Amino acid sequence: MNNSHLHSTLELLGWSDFFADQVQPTEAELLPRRVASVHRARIEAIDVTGPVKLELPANANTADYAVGDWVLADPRSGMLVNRLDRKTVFQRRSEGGRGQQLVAANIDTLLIVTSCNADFNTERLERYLIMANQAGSNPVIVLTKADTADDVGLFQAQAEALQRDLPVVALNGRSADASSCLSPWCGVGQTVALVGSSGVGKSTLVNTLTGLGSGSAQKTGTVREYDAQGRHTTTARSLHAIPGGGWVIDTPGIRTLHVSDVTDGIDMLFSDITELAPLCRFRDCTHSHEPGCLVQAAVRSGALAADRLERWRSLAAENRDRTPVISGPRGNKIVRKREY
Ligand SMILES: Nc1nc2c(ncn2[C@@H]2O[C@H](COP(=O)(O)OP(=O)(O)OP(=O)(O)O)[C@@H](O)[C@H]2O)c(=O)[nH]1
Ligand SMILES: [Zn+2]
Repeated sequence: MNNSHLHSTLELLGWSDFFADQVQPTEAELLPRRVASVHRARIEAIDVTGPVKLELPANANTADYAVGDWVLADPRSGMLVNRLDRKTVFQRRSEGGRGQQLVAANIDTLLIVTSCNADFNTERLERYLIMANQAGSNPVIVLTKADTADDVGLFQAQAEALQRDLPVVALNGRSADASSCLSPWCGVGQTVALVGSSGVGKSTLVNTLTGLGSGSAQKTGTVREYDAQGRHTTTARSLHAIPGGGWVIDTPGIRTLHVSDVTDGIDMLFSDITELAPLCRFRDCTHSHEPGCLVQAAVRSGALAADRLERWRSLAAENRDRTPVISGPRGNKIVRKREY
């Protein structure tokens, strides 16, 4: 088989050098496949031909795989052999608070959806931004229902102020134009995912993006299916093709927005604050009362909004409280490192 041809077509599915470089010479015979949906007992995958069967080894736990993952499969048996490292990964604290649950992987852009009405909430958007930053995906704020708002510019300006260089798009999710508004992030091989509260128009947008139309049976949000015992299982997220060449993952799994173990994500959101911190007189400055505090100086000069500093403070504190610490060999506290 001509490998270079195989790889150029795989790029349509989001394959890139990042993944190709991980394939060992001994694995050259194996076939790359992308995980399209994860169920309790099986995983659906796609390759350039469309849906393909993926057999799981007897000891495999489907919870170790996420929609968007790249895996290598045996060409004869279709058996999953190896999962490739992830470029980006979304996880959430699982019910009961123990361990992390995978939500989706290898998402290039997170579309954070809110509407131009009472749903618009700075603090909630900040939590989504932290999540995107932490996962390594580029966030984009999507303001839906722009057709119903009197002053879209007001929402737009508030959203843009949340993070440096944050793209903000206002649109009507029911109009076909919405696809062209989002096309910069939905090109060939690009993967996007949508998050946002119920009712903001995520399903509408997925339908518009995928060209399925609002009358279609395609209902994202809560995809349910029955397992063999007839129990309700929320299977959630799957990968849908966008006609322009990209992929969209609907992610109803992202609901609770506790911040925990997301220091990098917070630092990126509040880069205006975190960049000043090293310039404060004291290395452990809390930016509240210390002399020589550049952050407080920025508030005084009007360069930094006082309520923004307050939100940074409370999010950072919540993150500290919720981040698990493991005791090191000599009782040193070790903050758990990010694992992909
Ligand atoms: N006017 C207008 N209505 C919209 C727009 N986007 C969505 N809607 C409407 O808002 C309602 C909710 O949209 P959904 O797409 O179901 O919202 P959702 O975010 O998927 O909600 P969940 O499935 O509960 O998560 C529907 O009646 C849509 O037709 C928009 O841009 N403009
Ligand atoms: Zn300071």
